[in-house]
Amino acid sequence: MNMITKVLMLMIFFSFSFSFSFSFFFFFVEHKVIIVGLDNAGKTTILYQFLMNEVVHTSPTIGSNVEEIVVKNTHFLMWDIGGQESLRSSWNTYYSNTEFIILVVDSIDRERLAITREELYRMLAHEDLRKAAVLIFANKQDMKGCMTAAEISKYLTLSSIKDHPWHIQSCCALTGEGLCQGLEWMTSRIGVS
Ligand SMILES: Nc1nc2c(ncn2[C@@H]2O[C@H](COP(=O)(O)OP(=O)(O)OP(=O)(O)O)[C@@H](O)[C@H]2O)c(=O)[nH]1
Ligand SMILES: [Mg+2]
Repeated sequence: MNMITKVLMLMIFFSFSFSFSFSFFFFFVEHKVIIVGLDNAGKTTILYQFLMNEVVHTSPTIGSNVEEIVVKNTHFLMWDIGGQESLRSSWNTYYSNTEFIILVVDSIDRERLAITREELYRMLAHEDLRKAAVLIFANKQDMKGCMTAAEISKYLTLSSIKDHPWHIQSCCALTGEGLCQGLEWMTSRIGVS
């Protein structure tokens, strides 16, 4: 074997092992997601729809639930955090290394949309979430008289958010409608800086 053949074989070997470890890394990398929103918004129902494609019986979350959700080889580690007023001050203990915030809004709960708005902007100003992208689920679209995603978007002045990528998606956690579209937006953001 002459020198050129040896060098060529070495180059092929290294390029194969590099691309293998590269894909290995991306296959196992986990993207941290926090699911937040006021109590009764439907966060836990959404988490278990993602996991099992079914509606589970829920009770108010004290603390959090965590599950791994895999979408088209993308691994998300999703933290569903209790939304009761007394628990909101501890949301920030979950923020470090978060890549995605899923904010769940109860679209029938007009009275408390102002509180959701306050919580949203408090999160966006937090240093640990400065790189996070935000998916807003306008949940409970099956309820008569609910707000549309456009109304919620306007009230939350989402168009003014320039320093975080965001997307609003209407959904119904009971039927699962709209949830896949939300996940697709998240996977489409991966690798985009
Ligand atoms: N009609 C309707 N009800 C829903 C929908 N999603 C969730 N619910 C109901 O809303 C209630 C609260 O749902 P959860 O998922 O427990 O709410 P949560 O946001 O986790 O609440 P906390 O854990 O207290 O923060 C439950 O009775 C759900 O069945 C929906 O899309 N439509
Ligand atoms: Mg819950």
